[in-house]
Amino acid sequence: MLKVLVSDPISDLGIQQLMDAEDVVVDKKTGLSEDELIQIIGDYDALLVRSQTRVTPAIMKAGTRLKVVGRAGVGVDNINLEAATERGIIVINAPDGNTITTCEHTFAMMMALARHIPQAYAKTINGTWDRKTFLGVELRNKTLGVLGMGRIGSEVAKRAKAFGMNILGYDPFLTKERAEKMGVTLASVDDIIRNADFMTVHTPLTPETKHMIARPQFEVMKKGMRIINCARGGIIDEMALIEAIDEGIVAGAAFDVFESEPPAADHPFLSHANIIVTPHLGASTVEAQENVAIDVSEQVLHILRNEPFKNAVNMPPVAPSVMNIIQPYFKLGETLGSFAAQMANEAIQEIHIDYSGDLSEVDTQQLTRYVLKGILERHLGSEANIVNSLHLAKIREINVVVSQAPRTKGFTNLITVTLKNQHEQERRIAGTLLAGYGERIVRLDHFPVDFAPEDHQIFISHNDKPGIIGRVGTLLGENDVNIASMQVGRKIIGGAAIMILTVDKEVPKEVLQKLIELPELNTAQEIVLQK
Ligand SMILES: NC(=O)C1=CN([C@@H]2O[C@H](COP(=O)(O)OP(=O)(O)OC[C@H]3O[C@@H](n4cnc5c(N)ncnc54)[C@H](O)[C@@H]3O)[C@@H](O)[C@H]2O)C=CC1
Ligand SMILES: O=C(O)C(=O)COP(=O)(O)O
Repeated sequence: MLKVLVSDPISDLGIQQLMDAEDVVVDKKTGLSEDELIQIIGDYDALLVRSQTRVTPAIMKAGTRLKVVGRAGVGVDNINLEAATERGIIVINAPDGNTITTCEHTFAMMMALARHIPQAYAKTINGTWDRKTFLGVELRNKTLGVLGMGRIGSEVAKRAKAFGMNILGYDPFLTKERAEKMGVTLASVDDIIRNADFMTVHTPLTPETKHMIARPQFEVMKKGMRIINCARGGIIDEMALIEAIDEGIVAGAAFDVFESEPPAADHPFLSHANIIVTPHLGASTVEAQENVAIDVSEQVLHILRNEPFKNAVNMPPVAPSVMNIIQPYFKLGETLGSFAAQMANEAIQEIHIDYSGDLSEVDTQQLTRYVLKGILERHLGSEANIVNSLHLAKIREINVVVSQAPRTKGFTNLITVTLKNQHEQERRIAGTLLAGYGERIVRLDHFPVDFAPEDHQIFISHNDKPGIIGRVGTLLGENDVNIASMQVGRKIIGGAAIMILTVDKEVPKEVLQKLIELPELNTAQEIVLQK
């Protein structure tokens, strides 16, 4: 049974499909401390979180069965991605489900800020009818600066246009053309700081965005600006903001997020007349919570069932058009890697992967991960997977060289894997995917061959002499090893040759030893593949 732990409040309706799955057990245990999580995480294959659970390296270490951490939302700053990648744990998020909800919350905050709604409400319910203090401002004809024009920032800009605002947008990925299409003026951070009446941030928190609005920016800021942060605490320096409000530079601020959550009881934002706050409610609507939980549950199920999945955060995204081309080769890539690693007896120093034909013009990085997984699994077992295979090769100082060439020596597609050891000795294997026939191995070292990889093979190198094939067949027969198929490869008559025998079951070590002792036979090794 696959076990999933849900450690933050996540919509029941959204995770229904996980709960309905016959091969999955879902446990909901929210509000656990790190120690409590460490105690139990070893039982689970998947962990589902929102922003409260901090998924630390220690939790990942204790999660010996953990294959995936699913974030029902966008931000993954509560998940240690480095530790996840090192341990081969896939981290996925649900990036689309809460965009509109968070955008609407940003707008609610902007309007509440412009019209002092929370402050006016508090006074009114306390019995004071105060119509003088809360003189607001209109949004119409004001300039809104949007820092971060991704999913949420773009939706905010769209709505701001309907309010008659002029929009300045900044995002390292925003082009002039796209900005124009959205009716946004492409601007720099400096333009926004000097010219906006309202400014809203919608970036992730990264070393680059941390405190991107701090004392130096406040010093040159347009007087009277109002600032909204519904993205991440820390993008705007909280203490510098307080100073800027007190100095009359900033007119007010609306924050949904804090540098540390929840903020301390004496946090200056909580008692400042010009700052309004909500407790990280950006994504908290019925609709968004259902959306993100459905999205993340779907992908977690795919991962647990070894099916293709999307939205992995610790692997680069692959465009669907590219995925369609490379996905059929994943199994072949892994098989070639595994076969090659078993051919190589010594420590591998360099891995060359050559993609040709159909695979020569697409981004094959995802496929390379499968080849490397196949190679590294030989010594690392299940520790190696497609999330960490590149990383594992790197920390073992294995040089991975990938090349692509349209030439295919007659095949429509070809993957060639060459392993080099420290003495520059090479082992090589090439395989192709043949329409109607599936995977075929077409080259071993410098011998052309043609066979379908199966669970058990015996790979023999010998001298091309009459009678040797018969002797091998007899010996295996006498030892109850049934031969399903046989391939022989040689370059010249009487020269070095190879034999690939597909057999029905595991070959006992002593039988391999007897094979090696046959005259004219140089090596015999079993190649085991997981088909
Ligand atoms: N308050 C809440 O409950 C919620 C907060 N969020 C947060 O909102 C933020 C935005 O989310 P999405 O729009 O979905 O993400 P997104 O990934 O679609 O957009 C983020 C944008 O920020 C841009 N960016 C990165 N570095 C930048 C920089 N130095 N300057 C300007 N732009 C930069 C990126 O290029 C990207 O376009 C994230 O931090 C996310 O965690 C998201 C949902 C709910
Ligand atoms: O999706 C995000 O990035 C959020 O910040 C939402 O956080 P939450 O799931 O509400 O804890």
